[in-house]
Amino acid sequence: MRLEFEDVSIDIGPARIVSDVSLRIEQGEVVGLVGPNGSGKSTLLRSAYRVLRPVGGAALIGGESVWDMSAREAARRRAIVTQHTVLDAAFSVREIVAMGRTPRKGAFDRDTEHDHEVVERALDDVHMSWAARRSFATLSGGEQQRVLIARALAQEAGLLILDEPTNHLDVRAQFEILDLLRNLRMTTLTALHDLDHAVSYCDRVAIMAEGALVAEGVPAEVLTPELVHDVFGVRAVLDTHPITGRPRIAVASAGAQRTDQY
Ligand SMILES: Nc1ncnc2c1ncn2[C@@H]1O[C@H](COP(=O)(O)OP(=O)(O)OP(=O)(O)O)[C@@H](O)[C@H]1O
Repeated sequence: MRLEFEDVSIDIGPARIVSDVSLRIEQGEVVGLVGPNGSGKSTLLRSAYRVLRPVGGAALIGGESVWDMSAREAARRRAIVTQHTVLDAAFSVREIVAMGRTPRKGAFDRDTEHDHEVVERALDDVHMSWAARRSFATLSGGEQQRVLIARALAQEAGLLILDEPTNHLDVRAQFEILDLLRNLRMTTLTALHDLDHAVSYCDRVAIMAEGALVAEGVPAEVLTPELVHDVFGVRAVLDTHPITGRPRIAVASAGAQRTDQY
């Protein structure tokens, strides 16, 4: 399921928060959305969630504007994992994942065998089957994040949109989430703060600054030291990761120099 932002502009109150952003995420691509705090990443994503209506342009999923389809149809086409998901602590992990089936069912439909299969498969995909009966509230932050991704997978939507999925996770949990996202091979747009995650896990990266898209392309080609300095105000060096052999980016403060003393 393809996602396109066509000349999207978004105002909040009197302020223009996103200006004329055009970006296309092709079927099966994993695209990272990066940019400094307040650059408009979440706001742009909200236009694809069908939460914020652009004042200009449109977010299209499968070639159709999300505002020209029902909320239910939008939920069939794209699944969302946001930063601040508030869930009733009383629900079990399996119940939370089963909520992902809602857009596919009528109000009074009972769960089918297929629903059960999809939920179990989603739990298995994120390696959380062992916790199916646990209360969601008792899980660690990383485990909760995996369950929220499982809920998104249970929607069987063709497109996954995530806002900072590695936030608050320890280093191992971060890699588990990123490996999972890569291995799903779904059309994926994810806001990321860690430039190294964008470089090593994304097919393409889109860089926002002050509400505008300033660059997009293959991460190791686009995230040049000059661009990273201009957009983020830090020094950057791209090289090869000594363990994975993939590109990596090392960053330091703008004034940083090599020194043997600290
Ligand atoms: N409801 C709102 N009312 C007023 N201003 C808002 C609102 N939502 C967002 N903004 C402003 O819009 C700008 C962009 O915010 P947004 O959350 O999209 O940035 P971001 O790139 O996702 O930032 P971060 O990396 O900090 O999550 C910020 O200056 C923010 O203060």
